[in-house]
Amino acid sequence: ASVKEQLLSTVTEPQATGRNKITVVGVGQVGMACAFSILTNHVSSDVVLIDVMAEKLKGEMMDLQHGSAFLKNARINASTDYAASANSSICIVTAGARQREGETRLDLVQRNTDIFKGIIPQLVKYSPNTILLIVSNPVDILTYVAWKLSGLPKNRVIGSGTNLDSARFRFLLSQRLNVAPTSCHGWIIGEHGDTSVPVWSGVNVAGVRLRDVNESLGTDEDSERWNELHKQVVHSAYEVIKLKGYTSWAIGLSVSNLASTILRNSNQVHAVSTMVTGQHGIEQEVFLSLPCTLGEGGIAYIVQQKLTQKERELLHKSAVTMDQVQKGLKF
Ligand SMILES: NC(=O)c1ccc[n+]([C@@H]2O[C@H](COP(=O)([O-])OP(=O)(O)OC[C@H]3O[C@@H](n4cnc5c(N)ncnc54)[C@H](O)[C@@H]3O)[C@@H](O)[C@H]2O)c1
Ligand SMILES: O=C1N[C@](c2ccsc2)(c2cccc(Nc3ccc(F)cc3)n2)CC(O)=C1Sc1ccccc1Cl
Repeated sequence: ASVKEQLLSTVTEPQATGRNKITVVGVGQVGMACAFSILTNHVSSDVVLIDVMAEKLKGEMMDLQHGSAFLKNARINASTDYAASANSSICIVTAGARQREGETRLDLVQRNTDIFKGIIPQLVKYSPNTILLIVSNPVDILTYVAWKLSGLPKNRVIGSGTNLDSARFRFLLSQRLNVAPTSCHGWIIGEHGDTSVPVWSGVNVAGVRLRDVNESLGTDEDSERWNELHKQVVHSAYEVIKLKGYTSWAIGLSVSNLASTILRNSNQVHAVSTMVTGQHGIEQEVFLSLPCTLGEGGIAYIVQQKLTQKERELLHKSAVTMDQVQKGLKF
């Protein structure tokens, strides 16, 4: 008998896959920040990395494995073969091409759509019950592309959307008020990035709405220029790119937080990109961020915020633009 057979009396063979397995596709700056945050926050004990760059993939896997003893014995694996992602509860997609000099957004979207054609069907083939969490940009359009390519129900295809935008907004608010970011509440919705929509009526600390304190808050008439906070959310994204060339830690932490809510089935509310057809009078088949409850079935509820006419108009403007881009895509 082998040493193992002499050492271990089998009651039942260990399960091949736990219930908290997460696959991360794309081991670039964002993908590795997601994986590292998930592991160090003990969100999952079973992480699989997938990429097309075989050597980088193996290097990142080995480097994380060497830390396993400090990661509550999490299992870390990697492969260019999607079979390794089988039975993942969540598949996080950060794969994508970077915008080339002078490339239009539509060119980039088509290139990333073509990349998704090789990723999404494979993920669903091996994990038909998975929840897709899309991070690649332009994230709202690529979440739509993932939904179309996957054939999954809309509750199981989620975009990180304005989750990072809202996190940056709450940080900036906390800096201005000298109150902890977890106690500064504010929701940025709509299209991720330059054209996101801050819902000023909801910005509050302990339920005290800043707009009740200063009714011009967020408008151009506001002498304290609180609307600068949202402009700074956009500006800081460009500033980080200028300073370090990419973003990673905040997006990694925010994605890890989303994964934790899903796996714990806690129904916490997060601003994430979801199918918004029918919400706030939107008719197009587009994905935009709204406050959603998340659990192990993905998105359960969408919080029905009271929006101003201006806020609705901004959402509708994004819906029209995205719908036009989506109509120009070749699937
Ligand atoms: N949603 C957000 O808030 C947010 C924030 C930051 C970055 N992003 C986006 O995340 C994406 C990744 O950013 P990054 O800085 O990590 O880029 P990166 O170039 O460092 O990494 C991209 C990775 O994708 C891999 N890849 C390319 N084609 C692939 C394929 N067919 N299959 C598997 N893997 C493939 C590449 O090999 C590379 O490792 C970008 O689209 C970026 O815009 C989104
Ligand atoms: O923090 C970022 N960094 C990125 C980035 C990361 C690596 S290279 C660029 C960024 C920063 C600035 C602009 C920008 N624009 C963009 C638009 C469409 C695309 F398909 C890809 C990128 N993207 C990617 C991205 O989405 C973010 S969040 C972000 C961006 C713009 C405005 C507000 C926010 Cl909260």
